[in-house]
Amino acid sequence: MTGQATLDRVVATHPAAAPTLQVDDLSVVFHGAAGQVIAIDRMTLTVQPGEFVAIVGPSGCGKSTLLRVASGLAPAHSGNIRVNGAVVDGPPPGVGFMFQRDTLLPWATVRQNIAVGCELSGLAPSKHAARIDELIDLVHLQGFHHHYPAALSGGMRQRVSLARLLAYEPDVYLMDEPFGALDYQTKIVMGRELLRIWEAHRKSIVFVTHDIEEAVALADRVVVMSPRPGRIVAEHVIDLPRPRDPRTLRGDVRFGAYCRDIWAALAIDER
Ligand SMILES: Nc1ncnc2c1ncn2[C@@H]1O[C@H](COP(=O)(O)OP(=O)(O)OP(=O)(O)O)[C@@H](O)[C@H]1O
Repeated sequence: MTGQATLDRVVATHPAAAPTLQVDDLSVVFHGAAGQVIAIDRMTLTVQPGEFVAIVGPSGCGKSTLLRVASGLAPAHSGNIRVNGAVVDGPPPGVGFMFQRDTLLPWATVRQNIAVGCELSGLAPSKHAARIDELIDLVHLQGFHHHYPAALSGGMRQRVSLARLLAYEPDVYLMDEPFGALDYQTKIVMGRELLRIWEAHRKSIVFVTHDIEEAVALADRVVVMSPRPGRIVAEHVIDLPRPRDPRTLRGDVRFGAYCRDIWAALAIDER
């Protein structure tokens, strides 16, 4: 499939809604010992309320940089990112993160870690205990309330991270390979859990992954980036029915076709 044919498949979604996240002609340039590095080159992307967007692309194409700019941790060289209409120029309200490695407080229990999210959300302290109970049930960690992170498996720690993120109640979730360090089986289970929770709450998610199957199984739309400097070379709307179960989707003929198309799009600039 040609690059143009792939781009021709782009279908706009939810055109009438005000975007949660708007990336406008964004370029990001780093100046290091090796000279100037253009990490992102004039990227434009819109994420609508409640939309689940996955971003795939070769290593070093600027995926994490995009999330860092969206979170106010790195500056734009030109262009900008807006969250709920406001240009990001520092950590914006309403944005939550989850990374490949959990960032739990090692000296705090599961409950205490989730409480951090409750505090950030501004929830009244008198309501924390009930909310934490609810979230622990939601991520299926009943019985582990008073465990410390060191006593949990990688998948369980990521469940706590997810619960903490949910406690914060952001409008947009920036997820940078959140299940990338997990074994295959746990990764599939976590994807299913994320979908179950997202389908109940419908917040916007930007989900970076190297795993094309994971992107297709989870997202409404998969954005494909070029090798550095990162540009968008294709967008694929994933028109698979919801609710989805990532365990069974892999046998679906359309699922396989989406994966093949995205593989082809990724190869555009690699020939
Ligand atoms: N602080 C920095 N200083 C200099 N160069 C940087 C900095 N941060 C990122 N880069 C460069 O910018 C480019 C994009 O990096 P980034 O981490 O965003 O890529 P990525 O797509 O997330 O990669 P991966 O998939 O391997 O995680 C890379 O070439 C990287 O070396």
